This record gives sequence, C-alpha cells and structure tokens, in this order.
Amino acid sequence: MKIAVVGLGLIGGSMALVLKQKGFATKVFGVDNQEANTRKALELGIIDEINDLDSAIANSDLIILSAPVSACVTLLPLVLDRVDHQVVLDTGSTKSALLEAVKGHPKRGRYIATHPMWGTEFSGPEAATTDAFTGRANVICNASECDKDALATAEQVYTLLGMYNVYMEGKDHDVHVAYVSHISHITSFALANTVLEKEREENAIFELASAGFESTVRLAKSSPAMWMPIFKQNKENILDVLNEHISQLRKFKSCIEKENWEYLTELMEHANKIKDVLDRKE
Ligand SMILES: NC(=O)c1ccc[n+]([C@@H]2O[C@H](COP(=O)([O-])OP(=O)(O)OC[C@H]3O[C@@H](n4cnc5c(N)ncnc54)[C@H](O)[C@@H]3O)[C@@H](O)[C@H]2O)c1
Ligand SMILES: O=C(O)C(=O)C[C@]1(C(=O)O)C=C[C@@H](O)C=C1
Repeated sequence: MKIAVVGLGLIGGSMALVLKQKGFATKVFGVDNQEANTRKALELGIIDEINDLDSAIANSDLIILSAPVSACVTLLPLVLDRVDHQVVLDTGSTKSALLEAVKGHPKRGRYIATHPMWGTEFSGPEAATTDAFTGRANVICNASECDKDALATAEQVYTLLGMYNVYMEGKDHDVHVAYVSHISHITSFALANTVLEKEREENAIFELASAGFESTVRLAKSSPAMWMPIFKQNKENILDVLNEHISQLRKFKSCIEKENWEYLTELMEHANKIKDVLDRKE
C-alpha cells in the first residue's frame, strides 16, 4: 500500500516506521506544514518523498491524518473532497468535532475515526519510534458509518501495529478519554507549575527529584501545540472531570487542615483501589 502521512510527528512518524518495517507500506509520502519536520522525516527514513496535500492524496491508497486535532478538523473535509478509492483515517485524541465536521459528506464512508491509545510526552519526527503501540487499545468510532472495505483496512493497520481494536461512539469516546487521559495531563501541567512556583531553588528540584516526582510530572513535558486544541474540543467533559478533581483536592486539604487523619487514610485507601482496576490488564 502507498501511504500518505499528514503530520509527521510522534504518532504519524511511528505509524509510518512500523508499517514500513512490517512491509505493509511500500511507499510513504509525507506532508507537514513545518518544512523542518518534512526534511527531518525524510532524513530519518520515516517518509520516502515530500509531497503537498493534493499530490499525497493522488499518490496514495491510505491517508493518515496525524496533525493536531484543530488542524485535522480543517484538513479532513478537504481530504474527503479529493478522495476516490482511498481510505482516510485520523489519529486524533478527540473524536466528536471531527465526526461533526464530515457529517453528511458524500465521501463520509471512506473515513475511519481512530485513536491509538499509545503515546509519549515527546513530539516531532525525532520522537517517532518502531518501539510503539504494541499491546494497547485502538479506539474506532462510529464504525457503522464507514464503508466495509475502508473499515477492514483501518482494522488491519492497527492489528499490524500490535494493537487491539475497541469500538464506541465518538461522544462516548470523548467522555472516557477526558477521564483516563486528558485530566492526567492537566494535573501534571498544574503540578509542574506548582513546584516551579514554590521551589525557587531549581537545583533542589534537580538534586532531590526522584521517581515519584518524575513519574507525576512526566506528562507536563508534553506539547502545548498538541494539547491546547484537545482541551478546547473536549471542553465540557474536561470541565466536568476537573470539577470533581478540584473537589477531591479540597477534601485532602480539609483533612490536613482539620487534622482528620482517619478520613485522610480512608481517602487514600479508596484511591488504592485503582491498583485492582489497572492490574486487571496484566
Ligand atoms: N502524543 C500522543 O501521546 C498521542 C497519542 C495518540 C494520539 N495523538 C494524536 O495524534 C495526533 C498527532 O500527535 P503527535 O503526538 O504525533 O503530535 P506531534 O506534535 O509530534 O506531531 C504533529 C505534526 O503535525 C504537524 N502539523 C501541525 N499542523 C499541521 C497542518 N495544518 N498540516 C500538516 N501538518 C501539521 C506538526 O508540524 C507536527 O510535525 C494529534 O491529533 C494527537 O491528538 C497523540
Ligand atoms: O503516555 C503518554 O505520554 C501519553 O500521554 C499517551 C496518551 C495518554 O495515555 O494519555 C496521550 C494522549 C493520547 O491521545 C493517548 C495516549
């Protein structure tokens, strides 16, 4: 298959590398609005040729949109206007806005809304790796609206990446990812700001920070260019979970203020239950 990747960063780059390695992609055409990223992707062997959007669509059988979700909302209808036999999929972290953008489009069936639940805090083509995706879920949304052959191609792509496909409606997807992905990023960004504000001795952070701190602020290293549009598109669900989170923080604060050590212990014991939920994966 000839593949076009639009957005040559961590996700698009990693998909291109793995699909080439597996022999699925015979040629990869790359599109990016940052010239430095297209050049880097070519240099790293992620893509075989730099294209503009029109040539990439004309040259390919499969088009992967892996730009930030704000760019995908603009790009997707333009891409669908130009496709014929091609399959189009996106990898965006939000789905409702994209599905809304192509509602009623005559080529809607060629588009599969997908979300691979794998990533890192790093971005750009240099972050792309073949050591990606394996064992994680890929979400496919509104599958009943897709042409059967296009859906089968998207399923095959993610199976080749070592992922398992799960199916849900776009609106449900956006609620669930607000809980298991988006809120973690907000808390990590806020935690990093808290520590940068309070601890003015940067050397103390450098010297004393160990695994606990590093694991909780890892996500604060993530790209604002990727995350701002996600928070914007998923505003309502994020505000809902953020309200709950703030009330949880208030409970911890109140226990400490009032020296209610018993209730504080109960709050932590309840939190420990997350271990049982996550351990079911092993
Ligand atoms: N990073 C993650 O953990 C992760 C995981 C799953 C899905 N996603 C989603 O996948 C997509 C890509 O994320 P990423 O982590 O690879 O981001 P990234 O920042 O590493 O790469 C995005 C690339 O898109 C390019 N780009 C921006 N606007 C563009 C436009 N208008 N046209 C063409 N290219 C454009 C950027 O220059 C960059 O090279 C996003 O929609 C994101 O929500 C990210
Ligand atoms: O592990 C990370 O660094 C990630 O941020 C990956 C992660 C997440 O788990 O929240 C981030 C965004 C996605 O859309 C999917 C996966």
